[in-house]
Amino acid sequence: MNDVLSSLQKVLNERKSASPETSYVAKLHSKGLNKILEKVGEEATETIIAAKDVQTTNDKNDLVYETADLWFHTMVMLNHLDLDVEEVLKELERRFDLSGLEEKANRNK
Ligand SMILES: N=c1c2ncn([C@@H]3O[C@H](COP(=O)(O)OP(=O)(O)OP(=O)(O)O)[C@@H](O)[C@H]3O)c2ncn1[C@@H]1O[C@H](COP(=O)(O)O)[C@@H](O)[C@H]1O
Repeated sequence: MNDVLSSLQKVLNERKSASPETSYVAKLHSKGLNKILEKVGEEATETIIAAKDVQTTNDKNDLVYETADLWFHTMVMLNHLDLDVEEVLKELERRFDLSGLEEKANRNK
């Protein structure tokens, strides 16, 4: 797994049982799934707005920042439901492997 995602995943696992007073992640868990989903929705909207803004400003910094917020909150959502980012990466890898096989099959037609 990617080093940054792997290290962040470890911290998120630890923060699940941390104090909501000292940890933003623990605070989200203590507020529950609906609050986490609200944040995912909010960050998804902010990401879409930042992507649209690239067309007029040509500045991609906000889009990178908002996408990081979205990925982060999505990881908290998965963690809240006892899943982690590795499951998603495995699924992407599976699809990638499948598409590789399809490509080969098409080439041999
Ligand atoms: N990657 C992040 C990260 N990205 C974004 N955020 C937080 O996500 C929030 C972004 O949402 P908003 O801008 O809406 O902020 P807000 O107004 O404070 O949020 P709400 O009150 O609306 O819920 C900010 O508070 C950011 O600080 C993050 N908070 C933590 N991390 C990572 O998670 C680790 C654990 O964090 P703690 O749980 O705080 O120790 C940290 O070491 C970081 O690596």
